[in-house]
Amino acid sequence: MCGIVGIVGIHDVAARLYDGLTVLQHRGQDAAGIATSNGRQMRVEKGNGLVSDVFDENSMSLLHGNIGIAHCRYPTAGSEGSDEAQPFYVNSPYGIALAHNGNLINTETLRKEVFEQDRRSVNTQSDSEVLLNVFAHELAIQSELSPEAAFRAVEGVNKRAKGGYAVICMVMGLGLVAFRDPNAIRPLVLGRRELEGQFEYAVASESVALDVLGFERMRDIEPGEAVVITNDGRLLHQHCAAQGLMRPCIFEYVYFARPDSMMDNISVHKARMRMGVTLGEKILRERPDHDIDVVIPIPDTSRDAALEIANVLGVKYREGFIKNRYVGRTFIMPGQQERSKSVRRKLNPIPLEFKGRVVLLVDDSIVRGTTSKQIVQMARDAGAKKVYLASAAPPVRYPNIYGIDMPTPTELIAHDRSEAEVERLIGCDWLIYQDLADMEVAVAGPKHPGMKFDTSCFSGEYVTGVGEGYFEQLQSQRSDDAKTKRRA
Ligand SMILES: O=P(O)(O)OC[C@H]1O[C@H](OP(=O)(O)OP(=O)(O)O)[C@H](O)[C@@H]1O
Ligand SMILES: NC(=O)CC[C@H](N)C(=O)O
Ligand SMILES: [Mg+2]
Repeated sequence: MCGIVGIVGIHDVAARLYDGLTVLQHRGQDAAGIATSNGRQMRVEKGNGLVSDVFDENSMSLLHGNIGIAHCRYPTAGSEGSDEAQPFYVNSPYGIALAHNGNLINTETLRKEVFEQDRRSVNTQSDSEVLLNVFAHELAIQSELSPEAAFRAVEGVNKRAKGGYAVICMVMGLGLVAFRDPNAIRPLVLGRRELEGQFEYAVASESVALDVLGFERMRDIEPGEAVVITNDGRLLHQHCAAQGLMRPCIFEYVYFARPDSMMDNISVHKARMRMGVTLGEKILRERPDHDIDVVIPIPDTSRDAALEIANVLGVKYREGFIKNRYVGRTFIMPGQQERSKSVRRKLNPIPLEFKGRVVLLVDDSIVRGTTSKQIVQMARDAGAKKVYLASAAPPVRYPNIYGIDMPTPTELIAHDRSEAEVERLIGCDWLIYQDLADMEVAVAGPKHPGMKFDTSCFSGEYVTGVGEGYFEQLQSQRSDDAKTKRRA
């Protein structure tokens, strides 16, 4: 998953884009970039690493202008190389920079079309660079440069692109153009701020970026909708796709997003708490005579759910693992070796919370099983009498193809396995998963009853449909083995 943010301000925006990116860092740790424009010139600075590694005083001083976009990357396509860091730039028509969160599932068809029909060249393996060229072509065939022309261009993109995409483009001579795919799989939120009698606007993956930058959250961008914010601060919006089914990615609520974000009018924090309540109730139903002494979260993301499970069970909640705050999120690291090593470096037990106790460990999700296998052993080594494990999400059994890098079913611990088999592999005394239906109800909450989500990695149902051979092709390009070979 990547983080994107764009601002049309009254004064220079580079420093604020940098701050916005640091708040979205949990969405991508591999690369970061900022593009700004002062109306005459566009400048892009980007590279591999955390936001704080990529930018220094020198690079920031080059980013002039009151309009800009920024990106932090967690790759789902192409390579991890710095040439695939975003924003991408094309100089025709007008000069356009683009930041994309998501993943296209018809990239190869589009790549061919872009070259053969649109007569444009794409330099990298990135799906986002292909997307930029599709948008650029659709804008180039309009007869003028205007918000209406930009809306027609987005309509063209929505007809051709398939997959998950939340996009912010900066177009020289026009301003920002932001849009969300017809199923609204990837998140995008709009905010504004009054300054010197005018409005500044910002668009971001998560509302937390708006909060920190002092913008008030106005609303989420709707499925298939585009928003144009002109250089002179006018805000226009239009639906640019045939009515699609709204299916925001449920994994944002499970793991990806920060708990202090609101997404599609749902508080991520509250969604996680409700997942804890329903899972706690399931534990009570299935194991009414449980002997749990203490509930211990696996930091960070599971905390909200774990606290509620403890409340429902009526047992103590204890922080038994301390997280090294200087190690990033392990799940979004690119290779299995690095992910595996990081768990031990990142989490360390406090033995007195485990010694002689029956503990229920809680995680938000079990994907490859990297974390839970090691953590269960660490709890035993710390003296736990018995170790149970609860996952606030159901078993992850299918690839995610809309912007989360889990492309290979065989790398998922629950793929083609029963819960009992996963329990054995992880080595816990018993394992309990949330039910999918419960999770959907919990995330939707009382204010959005019946709301549906993209749950493909749990259910195997893909709202966009998937072309023949796509999964095989994805696996051959993006499995851990393929990535290791490419890096070598
Ligand atoms: O089964 P796995 O493949 O290990 O993936 C699932 C784990 O990875 C994530 O943690 P991560 O360390 O990325 O981030 P967090 O600190 O936000 O929990 C998630 O919260 C689970 O703990
Ligand atoms: N996680 C994402 O949103 C990735 C964006 C894009 N597909 C890339 O690989 O750069
Ligand atoms: Mg975790």
